[in-house]
Amino acid sequence: MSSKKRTLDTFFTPTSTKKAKIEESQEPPSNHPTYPFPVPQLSQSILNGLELAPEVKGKVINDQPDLDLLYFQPYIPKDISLDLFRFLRQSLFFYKVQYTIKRGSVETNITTPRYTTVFGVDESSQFAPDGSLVDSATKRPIPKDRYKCRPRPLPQCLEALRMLTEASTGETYNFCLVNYYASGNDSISYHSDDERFLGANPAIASFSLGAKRDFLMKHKPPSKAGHLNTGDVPTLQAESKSLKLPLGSGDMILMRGPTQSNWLHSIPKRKGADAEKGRINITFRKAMVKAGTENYYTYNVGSGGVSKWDEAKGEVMPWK
Ligand SMILES: O=C(O)CCC(=O)C(=O)O
Ligand SMILES: [Fe+2]
Repeated sequence: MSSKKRTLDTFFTPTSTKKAKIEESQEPPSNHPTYPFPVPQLSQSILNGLELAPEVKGKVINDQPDLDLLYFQPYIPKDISLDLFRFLRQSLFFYKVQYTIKRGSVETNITTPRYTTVFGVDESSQFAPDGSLVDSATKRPIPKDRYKCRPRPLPQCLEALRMLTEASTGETYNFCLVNYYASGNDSISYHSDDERFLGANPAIASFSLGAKRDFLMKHKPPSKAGHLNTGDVPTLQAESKSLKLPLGSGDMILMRGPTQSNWLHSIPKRKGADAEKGRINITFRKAMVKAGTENYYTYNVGSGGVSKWDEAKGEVMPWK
């Protein structure tokens, strides 16, 4: 320990780690007519760091009924994952999506309790090298009214991660959804990603960057029909224990096989240690049909304004 007296100054002068500038790439940013602003490319140091990924072999978790997970703890080396977290928070455009749900005759307004953004298009279309959308089968430009939304290609920074993920999971993905949890107050409630447009037994790769958050999983309640058939036999739900995975920065969890059709997952609100810090979640998925594209843009971009990280304020703010 140095005997040098700690003055008030040393407390208030930002340390180099705290305000370290995010290294910039020399390469031109990714841009597209559907982007509100261009997205910088990953710096060479992050790209170099990603070459070390996956840091460990994934651990299979399939010791419960209908569960098949591959858990990389971590996938991205911790220090690189924090650089990537700061880079993405600073570089991407985010949305606070509002929508209404109807239960019977009652309409409820919902504000998504986190920021979201999405890139990609389903298997029926693809982006040509010039950024335009073409039909996957004919390679001809798609009719202008094929989609109600305006699909966006993945920027280079997410494309690099998608390619790594494909190589280490043996699956292919055409969508990238991003969640930004600004604090422990942001959350996602219990759900499963078993939409029809993903096809049967979808593989979903899910990355955590930044603050540590618990990922909870529980088996879906057995269907009524199943209940009648099994009589007094204990239900699956009773047999399966719920899971709590403490996702740290750089971790990746692949959910596959029967997982989505039988299990629910959530990120509950949290208090304490990491509750003031932000977290980014990135999921890679594969949507088979047009309905998937429209659903993902409706619920992750919506029709409201764009928001962007404001470094001076230290929060995501409406962008104009
Ligand atoms: O943030 C997470 O880890 C989970 C996100 C999630 O389940 C989803 O976007 O469907
Ligand atoms: Fe999910």
